[in-house]
Amino acid sequence: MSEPFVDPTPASAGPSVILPARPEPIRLDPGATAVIVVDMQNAYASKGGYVDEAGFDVGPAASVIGKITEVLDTARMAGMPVIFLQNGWDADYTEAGTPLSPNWHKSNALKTMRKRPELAGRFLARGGWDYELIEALAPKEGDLRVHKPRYSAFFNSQLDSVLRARGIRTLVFTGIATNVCVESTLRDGFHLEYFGVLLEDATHHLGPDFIQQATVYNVEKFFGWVSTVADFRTTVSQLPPKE
Ligand SMILES: NC(=O)N/C=C\C(=O)O
Repeated sequence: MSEPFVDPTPASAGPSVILPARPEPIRLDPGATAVIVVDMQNAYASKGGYVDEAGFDVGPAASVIGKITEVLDTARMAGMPVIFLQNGWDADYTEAGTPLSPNWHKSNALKTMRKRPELAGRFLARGGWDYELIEALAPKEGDLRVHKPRYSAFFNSQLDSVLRARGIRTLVFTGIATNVCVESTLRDGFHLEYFGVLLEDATHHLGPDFIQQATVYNVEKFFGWVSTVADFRTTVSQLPPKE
């Protein structure tokens, strides 16, 4: 028999809501839930950024910007922390690794810059335009930013400490790319005992459309819960606004 809903924080007595989700609803406690915005940087969502220059279609990324804005406005009203992840490396690319790192070989940003030396130093370097969050999703007061040098935000970053220091148990995922940094972080969160919720229409993939469906399937079946922006907004806006 399936549970009526999953409860990540059974001991908490404060106001909470039950988010409709697949494979079952999940209780969201605003004090123990954070919204994670994955890599909404010029690199991944703007023309002339890394993904565009590397030959991926960046156009559809725009479709999730408005959806993410809705999620963030709703979360902030309810007092849920918003955490922006930013992918990249230092300006000298020391953090990107060496030929002894798989990242050096697999990163399409590094590969594109090696292939086209006129682009050297342009992609995902802290301090540069490509690394910056897109203007439409500029962080607001109280939001947090976490730098990450690999696809999973749980490696070589402050994310786990930032979450544990705030008692966060549930992570609501938005951003790009569903099948790379979103899925990597949600999976590693699962192994660290975080409850991951994917808002399927607030994430966008890199690659053919079936890959979005593959991640949604993986999350629903194995790693977490899948919900939508409309369900998040309708449910979370029932919480009392934060003073
Ligand atoms: N943010 C991401 O999912 N990034 C995917 C690929 C890359 O950073 O090269």
